[in-house]
Amino acid sequence: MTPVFHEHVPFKALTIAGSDSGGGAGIQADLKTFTSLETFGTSVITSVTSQNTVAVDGIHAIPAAFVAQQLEAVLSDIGTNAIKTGMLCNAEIVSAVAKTLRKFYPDSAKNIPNLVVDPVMIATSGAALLDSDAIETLIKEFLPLCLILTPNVPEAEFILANAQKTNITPKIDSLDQMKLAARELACLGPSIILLKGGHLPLYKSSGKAVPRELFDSISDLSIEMEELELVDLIYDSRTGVFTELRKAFLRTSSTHGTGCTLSAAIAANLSRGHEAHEAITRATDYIQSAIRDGLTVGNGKGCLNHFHHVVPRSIEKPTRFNPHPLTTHLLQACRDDWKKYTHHAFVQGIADGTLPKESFIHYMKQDYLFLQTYARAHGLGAFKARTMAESKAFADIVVHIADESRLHIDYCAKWGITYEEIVNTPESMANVAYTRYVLDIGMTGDLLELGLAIAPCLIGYGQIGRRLYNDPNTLKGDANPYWEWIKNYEASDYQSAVARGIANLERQCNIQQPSSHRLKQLEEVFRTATRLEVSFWDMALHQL
Ligand SMILES: Cc1ncc(COP(=O)(O)O)c(N)n1
Repeated sequence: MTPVFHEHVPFKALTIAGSDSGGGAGIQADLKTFTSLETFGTSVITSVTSQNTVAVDGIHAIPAAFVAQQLEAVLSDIGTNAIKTGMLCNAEIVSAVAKTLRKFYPDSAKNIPNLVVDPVMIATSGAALLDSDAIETLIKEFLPLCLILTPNVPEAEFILANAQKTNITPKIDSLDQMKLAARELACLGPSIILLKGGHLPLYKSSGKAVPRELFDSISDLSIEMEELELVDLIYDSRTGVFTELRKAFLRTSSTHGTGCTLSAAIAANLSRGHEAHEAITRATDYIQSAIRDGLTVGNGKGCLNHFHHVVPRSIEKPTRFNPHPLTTHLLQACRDDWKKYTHHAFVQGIADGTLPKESFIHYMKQDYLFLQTYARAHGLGAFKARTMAESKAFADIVVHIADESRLHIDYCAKWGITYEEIVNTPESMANVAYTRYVLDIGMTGDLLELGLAIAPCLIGYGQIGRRLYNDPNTLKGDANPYWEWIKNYEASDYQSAVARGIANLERQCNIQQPSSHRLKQLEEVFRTATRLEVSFWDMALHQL
């Protein structure tokens, strides 16, 4: 479509919402979204909040009559192609907006065309944005008008609890319950329900929800990136059809303003002429990128990057929710190659004990040779370090690798491989490629690049060890000839080496604050080393 600003009559979208002085949510997020999606935005302000990324510390409601006056002013002159509502603040405002909308759309027997309602109730930071006695008015007077209702899981639970006039909150803890809830919500009037799944991350393998008490540990890298997803559920009551929009669950704290932005994006897409499903699908894609490229602007929750296609992303500072922003970013950016590496057929053969013994022996010999260069790469790190403490940390790892390689020899002996046999084994080409790549990056790059060339090996083995150790499908104990190998990488000394390695990368990144261009280069190093891990498994499996 032609961008709006080149046309005489632009696509128009109206937001009826509260002002967020912090700029991340409310009217401010809506207008950024409208502009970003090439729509001319108008606004009716229901309330002014004093707010930043940490908290809402004051709410000043606009008199309902003046809210209605703003709405009259916009609709009587400019008009609009779509409307979204956000924070409606209190029952009087809800009624006044409903009444005024009805006046301008007298013919709409049911839904007002292209009206998207985000039932804003509680800010992420915890403040109530809708008076408790307003929910009834919202349900009775407002929901019947709306084309698309966009609650998140807690909002859906709250609306249903109030609609049923019971004090028992129906808990939505699974995709099936989301479907039931969406159907019940549609009975309150909206034609389409978009029930957002951001509060209900699901394990990809089983489809089960992550228990709420585990939410705080979601940023643990041992819960792999690919394992969690969220489902935004569309229920269209006109056809009775459910549509599941699946997305990777992003571990980030940059979620302030997500609901506002999503409903604004849907309205913008509707105003541009997209039908409802297309408008929603495009909006969820837009949100995913805006969250992924989120911005740290204050000390609380990060904000979305509404202009992610214009303003490039930067790596966030570590937060409690995401202590490893660089590592998280890399695993996400390289997720396809990462999966090929950590879920390789060789790894599967280790897990169920079916890996041919010859493949394992070939691997063990090559891995010993690999460790020699791995130690040298850390020696190079000691050389490149700028402080004594850092040099020592690298040198300590060299000693650790040397000790580990002795264990390697003992372990090989159990498989009938002698030391002479190991050191006389020619390096496979996959091994040469991998180790020389690491050394080349180490020689030409800085400490962060060297760290990233080393990282896939360190982090990947840690993830594989933990996953196989805990997976009920892994063949465990004496029944599995490779059980000792699994235990070795699950053991606390290896896992704490992984944690130290990650902390080191994050520290370097925090010092450097890479630009987006530099970040792309760093990603490439991590991705290449990950791909070289894949060829290492290929080499081992097929004894190349
Ligand atoms: C004016 C206004 N409207 C909506 C929200 C909800 O956004 P969030 O849940 O991200 O805090 C907010 N905080 N402020």
